[in-house]
Amino acid sequence: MSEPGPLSASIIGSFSYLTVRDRLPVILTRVIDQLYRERINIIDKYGEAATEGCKEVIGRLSQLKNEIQTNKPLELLEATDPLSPFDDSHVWNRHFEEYISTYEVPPKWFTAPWMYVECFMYARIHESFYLCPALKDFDPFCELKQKAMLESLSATETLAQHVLSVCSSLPSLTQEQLRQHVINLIEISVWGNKCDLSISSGEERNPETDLLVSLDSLRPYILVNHSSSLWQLLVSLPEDQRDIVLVLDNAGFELVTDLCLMMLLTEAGLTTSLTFHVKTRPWFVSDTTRTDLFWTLDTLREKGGACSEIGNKWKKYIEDGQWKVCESSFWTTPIPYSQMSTVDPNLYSQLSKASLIIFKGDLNYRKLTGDLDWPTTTNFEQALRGFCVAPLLVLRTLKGGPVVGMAESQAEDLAATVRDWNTSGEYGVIQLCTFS
Ligand SMILES: O=P(O)(O)OC[C@H]1O[C@](O)(CO)[C@@H](O)[C@@H]1O
Ligand SMILES: [Mn+2]
Repeated sequence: MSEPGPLSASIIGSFSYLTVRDRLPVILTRVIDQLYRERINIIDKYGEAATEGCKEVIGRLSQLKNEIQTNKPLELLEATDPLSPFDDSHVWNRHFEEYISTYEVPPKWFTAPWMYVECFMYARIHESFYLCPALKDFDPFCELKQKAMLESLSATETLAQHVLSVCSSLPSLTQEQLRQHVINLIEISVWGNKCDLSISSGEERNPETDLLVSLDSLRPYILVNHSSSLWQLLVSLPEDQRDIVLVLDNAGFELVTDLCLMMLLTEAGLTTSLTFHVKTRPWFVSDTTRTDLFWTLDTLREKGGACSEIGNKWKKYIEDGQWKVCESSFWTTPIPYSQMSTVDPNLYSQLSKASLIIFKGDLNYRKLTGDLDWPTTTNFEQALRGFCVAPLLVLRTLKGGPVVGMAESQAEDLAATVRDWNTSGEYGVIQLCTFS
């Protein structure tokens, strides 16, 4: 079967079209407004040079917004800092040249692949700050991410109490009870993915106070559910092969749900080595950077109660080397994962050592499947297009982009009653591929 084409904003009324037309400009406007509103505090924190810096960045972002809204050809990234380990302008610009050689026209916001233009906007936002020496480390989404976390502290306390009590009862749990607890936390990690701020263009998306009580009623909303096969995989891993990699998505409550799940797997001995991948630049509004991860740990440790207990435990796992934190600029490029082995062989080789790789969220799912316009019944392994680096699991709520691996007529039956089932975030998947 020939592969479908990439999703793009060229189809008027499509979700990608509405994203580029409506949501991306709103995200840019929020950053511009924040820079203007907070310019005094920013100058206080980053020094006098930030006065000019704020003006420069506001100018660049306003121009970028205009380029998007008037469907201009994409501009090449200025070489930000060739000496920086995270400078990847050559990656974007190579993609740009390939596009021109294929289509003989420059890529435009409403015609180039959605994945490319959406990621490119965030690369341009980062570049706007990076080009100002005083503001090169400024995270325009930090305020939103921290506010979302602070407003999720009561849900976090409830979840922390639960996971601590499960961990303390581990010696007395039967295998079946443990299985149920692990599956519960996997489902909570899926629903934590609703708290993504790019879908809401930065509007708050705080969690319900106690997700635990809703799990039974939410389970029918998991459209592909491989949690049983996942459990079989976890319990069948030999003692010396329990390395798990978690490619994180959003900071805030989603990050808490992810680390709570990882804590249970760690305490239950289902994993002996955990590696988290964070982003190297501010990304899709709420994605987790190293700074976000450690700010979250510190905030929990200072909170008191069960929050402090889990914050201290997590900090100790990292200090003891049981949990490692990695970063790679690959995660903030537009490149589909099927090209990782050629584009970033070191990362590919590192991931190939894992017994299981867990990817969180929509964007990872889109990159795993190339953000192509796949029929929903496409076999998941086929949609991965050869990215079989290790057994992989995706935990995601559907906020846009491809969905594959569904049963015949499942999507059609759903669409007959729920119009926006694949963009509302109300549905999710727990999707495993073991390549066996
Ligand atoms: O944080 P997540 O789950 O990756 O969601 C981000 C994704 O959601 C969207 O906002 C809608 O799909 C995309 O623009 C982006 O790919
Ligand atoms: Mn995200």
